[in-house]
Amino acid sequence: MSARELRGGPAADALLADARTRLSDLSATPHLHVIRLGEDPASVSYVRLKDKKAREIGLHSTVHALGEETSEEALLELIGTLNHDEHAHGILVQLPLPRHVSTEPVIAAIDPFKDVDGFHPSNVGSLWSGLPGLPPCTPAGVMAMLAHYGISAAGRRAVIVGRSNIVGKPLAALLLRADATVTIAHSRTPDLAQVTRQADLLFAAVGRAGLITPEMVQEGAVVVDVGINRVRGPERDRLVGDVHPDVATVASAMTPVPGGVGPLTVAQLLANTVRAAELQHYQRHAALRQATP
Ligand SMILES: Nc1nc(=O)c2c([nH]1)NC[C@@H]1CN(c3ccc(C(=O)N[C@@H](CCC(=O)O)C(=O)O)cc3)C=[N+]21
Repeated sequence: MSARELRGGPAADALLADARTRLSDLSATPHLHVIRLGEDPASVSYVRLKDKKAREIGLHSTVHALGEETSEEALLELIGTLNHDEHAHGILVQLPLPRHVSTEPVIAAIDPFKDVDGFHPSNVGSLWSGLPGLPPCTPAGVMAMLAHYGISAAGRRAVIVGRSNIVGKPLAALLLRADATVTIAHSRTPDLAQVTRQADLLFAAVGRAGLITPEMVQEGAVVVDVGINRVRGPERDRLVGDVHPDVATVASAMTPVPGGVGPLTVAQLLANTVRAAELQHYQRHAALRQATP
């Protein structure tokens, strides 16, 4: 058997088309602010991609490229300014941050209504409680991918390998909401292969090239590869996922890397920016109604 390839491009285009139609109902063009500290090549390239795609669908986009030495205090001050700027609808602080800046207080400082990454504790709580909020981009992008290709999670066994706050844990919340039976496995899980072989839907989000091999996968399973690993090629570095290419002989469907989940992460970020602008629009109207006797 050779797995059907679940390409991210068409699914991302569908997400973006929907976001675009919602733009016309807004009184102002949503404005995304991306903050980057330092010149880490991967961060520079991801931020450039987000900025380019945002402009392509007609959003305003500003990149704040700050020095590696920027203090946590200065970063918090910029976030405070953007929180109060009614023309700034989305705020994203590119991770990882330099070592002298702690991630948690920075994320907590972002107005939850502008937190287009969905990382603020208030959005994390909303996600697990099923309340409205902004979902994290990669897990929401994965769910959009499944929906686009007509793959339902309801009543199926989902196994996620990886327990990060940005992928594994929030993906579990979304799959649970979609009525899957969810298992999260990780580096301390004994006999990982025995666990992953139970999966109808298998998600790899660890960051170890080729970790998932064919004998770890049930015949006919759907395999979603969220890993992005840079490995040395003969000429230049190339991107590979957490799933070994031979898994395609066992799986019924599988996402490629690159060209799989990656494009959906960016599309979901822009969908979240439009959503954030909508939330702020309603929020302002509600405040006006309250202020009117
Ligand atoms: N605050 C924050 N939010 C993020 O969402 C965030 C972050 N920090 N830090 C880094 C990770 C990584 N990330 C990706 C975005 C796009 C692709 C993507 O489009 N990848 C393409 C390939 C791009 C290439 O060739 O480099 C693909 O997989 O086909 C991948 C990874 C967002 N991140």
